[in-house]
Amino acid sequence: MAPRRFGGGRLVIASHNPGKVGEIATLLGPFGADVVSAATLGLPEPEETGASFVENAELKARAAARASGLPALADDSGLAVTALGGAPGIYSARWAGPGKDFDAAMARIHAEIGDSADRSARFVCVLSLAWPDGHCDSFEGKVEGEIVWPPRGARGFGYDPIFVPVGGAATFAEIEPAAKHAISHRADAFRQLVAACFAG
Ligand SMILES: O=c1nc[nH]c2c1ncn2[C@H]1C[C@H](O)[C@@H](COP(=O)(O)OP(=O)(O)OP(=O)(O)O)O1
Ligand SMILES: [Mg+2]
Repeated sequence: MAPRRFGGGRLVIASHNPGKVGEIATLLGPFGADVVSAATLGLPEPEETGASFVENAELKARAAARASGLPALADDSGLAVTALGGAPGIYSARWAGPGKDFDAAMARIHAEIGDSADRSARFVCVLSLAWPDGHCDSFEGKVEGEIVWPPRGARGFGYDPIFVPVGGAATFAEIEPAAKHAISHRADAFRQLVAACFAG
């Protein structure tokens, strides 16, 4: 099915992660959307029962669009570490537990990589734009990099302090937000979303 165009008006950001909501609001800035977050609308946080990033992004976007009667943009993302067979992947949020303890989750990644020579990893992001009738368009972005230890930097969120993108020396938590937006998995997916659903 052809992608459906968003022509303006209210748009729900179907995420309960303030780090993501801030980044998505920044990326949406130039497109004149009147954004409101799922948390602001009091929408429930659906259980992420999907087996892939795209399944989880679509279930979050569809649940918010149905509940609000508005188009809704969801993000399912995570860090895939090569030496761990792609883990934590779709379980990236769950590795931090209900207390969102990313210091512990980063330490677990460091411990499980051990002395493996391969420190490569990628951040993956699927953005899904869903409509109240169930129509949904999805776009996947990624950024390649490597895991460093110890964690460095105070910007960003989640696993940013241990991720250095290919060609860089600083972690995603050390660079300016604009520098992260120039290369991130989320910005990559967003460029595809814009080309298909916003431009023209
Ligand atoms: O740019 C990023 N920089 C650092 N860490 C990141 C990034 N992008 C995703 N991540 C990690 C942390 C996040 O918690 C998990 C996504 O899990 P994910 O289920 O998609 O999001 P979530 O549960 O935090 O919020 P929600 O589902 O309400 O959108 O991957
Ligand atoms: Mg989640």
